[in-house]
Amino acid sequence: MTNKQNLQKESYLLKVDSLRTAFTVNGDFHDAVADVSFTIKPKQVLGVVGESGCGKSVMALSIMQLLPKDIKTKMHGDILFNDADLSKHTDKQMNAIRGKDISMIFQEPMTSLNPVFTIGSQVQEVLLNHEGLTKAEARLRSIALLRDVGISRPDKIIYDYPHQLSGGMRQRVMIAMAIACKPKLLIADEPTTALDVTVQAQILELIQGIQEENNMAVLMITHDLGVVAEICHEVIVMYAGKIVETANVVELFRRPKHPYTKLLMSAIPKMDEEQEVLATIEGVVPSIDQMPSVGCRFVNRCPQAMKECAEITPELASHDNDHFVRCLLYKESYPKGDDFAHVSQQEEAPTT
Ligand SMILES: Nc1ncnc2c1ncn2[C@@H]1O[C@H](COP(=O)(O)OP(=O)(O)OP(=O)(O)O)[C@@H](O)[C@H]1O
Repeated sequence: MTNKQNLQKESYLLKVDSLRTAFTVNGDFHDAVADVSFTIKPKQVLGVVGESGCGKSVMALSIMQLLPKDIKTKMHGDILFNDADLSKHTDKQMNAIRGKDISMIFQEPMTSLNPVFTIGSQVQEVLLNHEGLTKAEARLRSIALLRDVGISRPDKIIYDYPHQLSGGMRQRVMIAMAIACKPKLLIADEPTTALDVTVQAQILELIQGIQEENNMAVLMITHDLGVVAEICHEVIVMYAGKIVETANVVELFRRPKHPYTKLLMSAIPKMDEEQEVLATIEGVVPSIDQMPSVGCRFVNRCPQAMKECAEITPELASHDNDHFVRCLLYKESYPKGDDFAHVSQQEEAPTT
């Protein structure tokens, strides 16, 4: 391998380039993910944030090559993991990678756990499939793994079935299975959403601890910017299948640019304010067959929308070092976003 190839390989672990994933609705293909590009470096925690229906899960399933088989799908773009293009891999090649080099955990652990097998046999199966251990070794390792993820009495729990455990414990088991082979990348799709608040915090802390200990990269999918602030290094904000803003976490929180990001931030509950009702963003994400074909996809909900926003499709453009935003407020030919205060003052959405 040449020096240049070596350098390129070291600079990212996963490189998603121009990913487009479409599903058929009433016989026609419609994009659920449109032209998404990003990289994850080794050990990096990349947050993907956006409301329900923005394409976060479809993007993750595209990376894992786990798109539903019962519906016609189309996928374009490159998904380079360690320089191999996953989009060109066969099922057999992907089976060797999933659970070993890339693992995924879901919001609902029962989607991964099989109700008819014991916890022990399911954790052991991952180790038997990928690590070539004997059954006795796999049993011991699975007990150690369950202990590592904070399950007490793991030597007893291995004989339990998933339904006998609480939601938080099932999530811990799923994390144990996901990290069993020390993957380089963990994709976590809303791993705490279904849990109550105290358990959410524990599971986040667990993922963060494992990430640091194992030097693992994490793609953290969430609709919760609080989660992003807690554990992510870089952030992608998605809206209606597209990346609308991306920056490192400090920059994004200090200087959010896209009106959608600003509204998401205004919906974060503040510790020092009594909020009886959580702020929500008015309106809904358009369904994939209702996306406007030109213009900004956020136009109908945007408090700063201009006439041009329905006519010109904005590009994802760079502003201030590695801060990218897809919004005409920041287009060269328009006044810079920060100079647009007169528009934002007149039309800014309520922030509570
Ligand atoms: N199997 C499918 N067939 C048709 N459309 C689909 C399918 N799966 C997802 N979609 C559509 O793709 C879009 C993106 O969905 P996706 O699940 O990726 O959103 P999300 O941001 O992950 O939301 P959530 O947080 O609710 O999972 C949505 O409009 C959704 O309805």
